[in-house]
Amino acid sequence: MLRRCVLTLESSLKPLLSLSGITKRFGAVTVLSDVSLDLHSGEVLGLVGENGAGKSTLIKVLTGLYAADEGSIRLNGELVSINRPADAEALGIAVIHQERHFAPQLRVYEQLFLGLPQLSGALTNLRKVAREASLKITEVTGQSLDPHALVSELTVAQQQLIQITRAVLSSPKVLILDEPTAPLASQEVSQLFDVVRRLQAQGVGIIFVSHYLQELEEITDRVTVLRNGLKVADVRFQDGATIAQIVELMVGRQVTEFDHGRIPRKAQSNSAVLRLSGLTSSGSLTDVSLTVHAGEIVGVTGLVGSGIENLADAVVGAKSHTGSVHVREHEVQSPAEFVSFGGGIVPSNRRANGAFQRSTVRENLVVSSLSRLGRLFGLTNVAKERTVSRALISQLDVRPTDPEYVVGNLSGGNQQKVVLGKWLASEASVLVLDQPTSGVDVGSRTQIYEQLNSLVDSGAGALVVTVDLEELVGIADRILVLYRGRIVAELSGHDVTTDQILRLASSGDASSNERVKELA
Ligand SMILES: Nc1ncnc2c1ncn2[C@@H]1O[C@H](COP(=O)(O)OP(=O)(O)OP(=O)(O)O)[C@@H](O)[C@H]1O
Repeated sequence: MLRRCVLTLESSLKPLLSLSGITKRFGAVTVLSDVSLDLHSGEVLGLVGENGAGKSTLIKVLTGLYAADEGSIRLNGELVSINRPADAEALGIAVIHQERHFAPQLRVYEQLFLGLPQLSGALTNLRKVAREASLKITEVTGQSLDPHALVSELTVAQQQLIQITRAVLSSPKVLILDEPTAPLASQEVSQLFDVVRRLQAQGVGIIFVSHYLQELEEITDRVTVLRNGLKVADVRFQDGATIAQIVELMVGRQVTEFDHGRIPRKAQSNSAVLRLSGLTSSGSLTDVSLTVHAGEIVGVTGLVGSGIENLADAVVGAKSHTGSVHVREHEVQSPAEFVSFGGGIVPSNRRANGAFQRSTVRENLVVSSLSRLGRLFGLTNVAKERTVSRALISQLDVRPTDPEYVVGNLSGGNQQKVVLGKWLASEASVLVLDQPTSGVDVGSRTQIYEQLNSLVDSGAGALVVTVDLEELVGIADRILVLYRGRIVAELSGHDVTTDQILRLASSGDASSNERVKELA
């Protein structure tokens, strides 16, 4: 009630930030068209839209990475011009991007104060600086971090605390969080929300971009919906808006989230396409054994820190381990072998590992099936590649639909669809997917699940590693839970709940009917 009263009062005041008539074109393509929005001091504004709707572009305009072709920006009523990131910073507009830029060899205090006066000067007292870093992080986030820890050894959630503290050092008026919760497990999301509420109480205006609409219902005061570069609505959950309405506004049609359901499998078989035996990777995985059969989706989850971050890499041979991994009858030692024996990899960090950013959508889609498509001895069959690419673009609803579009210019969610499409085209016999729908919108998620289901129904197997419990319950035939590096539970059947998985992931305490049945 108090929150609503405060907001009503604020709404009657002058907005902190006003975007008016923002239009942005890339060549002939209009990506943002006449978009206007207001943000008030102490308000959390959700920004939603399908993949490619224009959210990141709008943020890049606001933070000086792109120049708008038309429109204006006002801060506290004053017209401002933001031509480069330094302009945005000087005006008090801070952003935390989806991709984190960390130097892994740095310690927490170095990362926090990098380039700032605290660290300059030959006589810098590093113990004092480290203490100051620790105090700052606690003051801003309410949480504590060892200032001497290496950034590379922190969880994503802890790295985010450094980013937020760093952003707050400049006393921002506006803080933009671009999909901050995508890599977080549920208890870390609650911690992040505590930080957001602290900043909100201090009067910071916050723009929160997310595909997770339940989370927006919890944290936002208002939600702005973009569709195809147009602002289509401004709604409030407090005024009765529902998630279903927002989804409909986003996609222009009705979508039931996870409406793929858990369909009965057509072709589950006893033939193993992937077998892990005693997989052990120092400090993260201990004696992990599991089998994926043709025609089934096996899901694995665990809290961040349970070893889940390293599982997919260890399986495909990208992380050193003992124990063995077999794709059908072949033992795998490296990602190249994994692929050559019929495996496909959808990595979690698609920008770094999944897609060739400078190549076209067509080139990315066909790269794993070149010989099948007749590209031999360097000779290409572009016409055939285009036909295959067009079919995949349509199946996965990749936008824009041009096969010759450069992948680096696609929105994040559309890049993810291309990475998945590449393996659909290759007719892989087993897929390992790490956080496959991170950053993917509701409608597209359904399409990805449908494609995965049809690949599996046609005889492939899939190992899906995810911290998204709804996703797991929705798509996996069997669910394995990691706790402190070990698989502690196996669940299957229609009555598995996300609460049950969370209990197992946080306690490791499985009842007799939840214990692992299969020992590979
Ligand atoms: N530099 C660029 N050159 C050409 N087109 C671009 C460029 N940057 C973005 N686009 C296009 O602009 C559109 C909007 O992309 P944007 O990244 O803003 O979407 P988004 O709403 O953030 O999507 P997502 O949820 O997938 O991150 C997309 O069609 C994208 O392909």
